[in-house]
Amino acid sequence: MEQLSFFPEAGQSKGLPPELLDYRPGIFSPEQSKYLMAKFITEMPWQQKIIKMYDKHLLTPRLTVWVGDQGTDYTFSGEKYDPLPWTDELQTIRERVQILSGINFNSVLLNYYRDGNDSVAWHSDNEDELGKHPVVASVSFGQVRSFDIRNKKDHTQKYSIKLEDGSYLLMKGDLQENWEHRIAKSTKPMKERVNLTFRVIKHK
Ligand SMILES: O=C(O)CCC(=O)C(=O)O
Ligand SMILES: [Fe+2]
Repeated sequence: MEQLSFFPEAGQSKGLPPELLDYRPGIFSPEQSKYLMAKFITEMPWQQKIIKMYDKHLLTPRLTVWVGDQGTDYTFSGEKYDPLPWTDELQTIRERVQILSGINFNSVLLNYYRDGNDSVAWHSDNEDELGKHPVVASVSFGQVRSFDIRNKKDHTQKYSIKLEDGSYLLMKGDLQENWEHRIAKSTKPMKERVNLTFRVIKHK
């Protein structure tokens, strides 16, 4: 892969709280992004998980895969995920994200949004396995989607970032404690998007 290239001036970071978010578009070129997204879509064993919401069992409105080092099993909405091994591509992206963030991530959740009907509802990544003040690095490929953030106590405090093809977003500080985020459904036609959220699972 070619050298890292950053275009911070092209970003939408203006106005975003720098203690919570670090957005960098173009960490992968359009060609690299296209190749990586197609490879993930065709080769990963995507699953549609069932989540418990109140008394109901619902299918997650997107497909997911959990990848990580040994021992990084993860319980999410009452469901246990066992990690699959790293692929060469995921390992390469992990290394790049580690250089940018200075953090050694041991796992990654892959999300596949097939169209505008796929989404992730308001949530925080605050599972016990992530410890206090988790740092999560998110890499996006394909369709640009809006990533919304709102303060848990004051919903008028909110931001929206368009996560571009080949971009990187670091979520840090108290973002997972005091804020929630989502990818809303869209009524506009949307193409495929793959997002990777790198995490540090604390070993028990
Ligand atoms: O798709 C995204 O950009 C966000 C995904 C997300 O919030 C998550 O995996 O926890
Ligand atoms: Fe999240």
